[in-house]
Amino acid sequence: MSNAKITLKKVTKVFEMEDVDTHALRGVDLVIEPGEFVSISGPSGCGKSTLLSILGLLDTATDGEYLIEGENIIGLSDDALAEIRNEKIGFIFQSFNLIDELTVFDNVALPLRYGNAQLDSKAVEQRVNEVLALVDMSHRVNHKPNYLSGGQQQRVAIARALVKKPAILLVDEPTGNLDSKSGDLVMGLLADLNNKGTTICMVTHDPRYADMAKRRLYLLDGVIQPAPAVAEKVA
Ligand SMILES: Nc1ncnc2c1ncn2[C@@H]1O[C@H](COP(=O)(O)OP(=O)(O)OP(=O)(O)O)[C@@H](O)[C@H]1O
Repeated sequence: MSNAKITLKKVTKVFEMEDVDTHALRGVDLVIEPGEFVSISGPSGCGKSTLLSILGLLDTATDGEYLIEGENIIGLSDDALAEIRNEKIGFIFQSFNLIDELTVFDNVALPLRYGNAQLDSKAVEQRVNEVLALVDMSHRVNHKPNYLSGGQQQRVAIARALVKKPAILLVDEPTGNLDSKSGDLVMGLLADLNNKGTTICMVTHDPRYADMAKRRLYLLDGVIQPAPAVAEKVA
């Protein structure tokens, strides 16, 4: 879907509190190649959300480098970061984050109606219908999110995340609010999208789903661990 490459070099994140500094990330080196499906797991507090926030330009690193499609984003203004986030990154959250007052169509169209892209309404309609077909939700285009099951809402959220053809999908516990059947369907959809070329980086606690990623990372105390050694330790 895209030629994006994501590179983190020696990324650290320190949260400075009144009397204590928390070192959430301690020198993370990570390259995500176009088309990869990477999962990140690890115990509570190990830095997963912090890492995803930095990858998603929702937070900035204390130190280190971050390149997205060759562009170094360190030191850019908030406006420039928001522009890159809007153009290059798709988010999928545990809680779907759909807007209840808007129809499925308008929820998915929202990212296309923001930012500098000047798509006419015909082009918006075409792209929205395309992504809704991809997640098999074309039949609910005029419904409001409240009338959909959790799994259906997550599929709509995935369509919204894909609508601008992002360089990477950042996925945070996508099945956390779903029963196991809906969770399996959503994970099947993500695996399918990845097989068609979408780059995915997913945080999950669920080892079954972490294993669906083609590369599995394990974070411990803000450091990425070599996966096989950890697997042996856990076993
Ligand atoms: N805004 C913040 N201010 C201060 N400390 C923070 C902040 N955000 C996170 N931390 C701290 O940074 C460390 C990493 O937190 P993070 O939320 O990234 O962990 P996590 O692996 O996502 O945890 P969980 O699985 O419980 O969601 C923790 O010690 C946490 O308390």
